[in-house]
Amino acid sequence: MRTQHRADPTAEQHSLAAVAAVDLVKVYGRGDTAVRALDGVTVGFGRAEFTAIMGPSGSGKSTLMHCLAGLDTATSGQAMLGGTDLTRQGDRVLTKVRRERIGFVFQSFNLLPQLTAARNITLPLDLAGRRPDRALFDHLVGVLGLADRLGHRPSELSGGQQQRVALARALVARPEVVFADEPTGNLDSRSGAEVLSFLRTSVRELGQTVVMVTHDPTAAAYADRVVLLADGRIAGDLAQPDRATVTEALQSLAAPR
Ligand SMILES: Nc1ncnc2c1ncn2[C@@H]1O[C@H](COP(=O)(O)OP(=O)(O)OP(=O)(O)O)[C@@H](O)[C@H]1O
Repeated sequence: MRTQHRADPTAEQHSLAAVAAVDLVKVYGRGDTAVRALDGVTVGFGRAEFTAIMGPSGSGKSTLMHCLAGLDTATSGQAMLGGTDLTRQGDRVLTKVRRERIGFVFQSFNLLPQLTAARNITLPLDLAGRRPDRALFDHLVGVLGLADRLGHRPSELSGGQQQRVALARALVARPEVVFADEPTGNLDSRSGAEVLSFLRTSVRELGQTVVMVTHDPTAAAYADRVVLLADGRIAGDLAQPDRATVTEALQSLAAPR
């Protein structure tokens, strides 16, 4: 069987990880209405590894990703990006970290409608006052089949093309990690497969670290690893996941305990 359960990563592995949560807790609200969205999550995501985060609705997937990306503040614990603990940084530093060290791909593409595809791709670099690496830009545009779409605005592009622009935008700054939140959620299966194949290739060929939240076992099977969440805790860790194993693991989490 190809699947194996991993032991909890050690502290040493965390310091080697591109991204890590250490005893991360996130409580929304207070008193009787408080929700413990993350209940002491410790997990590391290795460099040049493609990890899918899965789990039932409300299990804390988005909260974990948002805390690790500096989009939300944890209640306690550490959210490490390389050697930086994001829980100790103020808004100004977090904005810079998000712009310069993290690439984002969202379900809803999140492109700026008034900008061309080319300007959307280079926007984070423009904001950071950095010049795009021309060779990487050309490589990404070529691989993603966007060369003849660079002058188009998002409204003139299909959903799949818009998501490919978002992928180029996420990767062109050579971020330490790409966080993808349901990147295929708004796409047909063919466009979705193109997006996932591209992410897979970027891990293999560019050494990109990718962390993706998904509900879809087919999407998760493109990853090197699936981390399962349930009730705000780590509930499983699958290496080299295939669709059937992922489906089975999700069903066992959803079953009444
Ligand atoms: N801003 C918020 N205020 C209060 N509770 C919240 C907030 N955001 C999330 N929660 C709660 O935290 C828990 C985890 O939510 P989260 O969105 O991280 O789960 P998820 O696994 O991403 O769910 P889904 O698969 O449905 O997107 C849920 O119980 C949710 O209702």
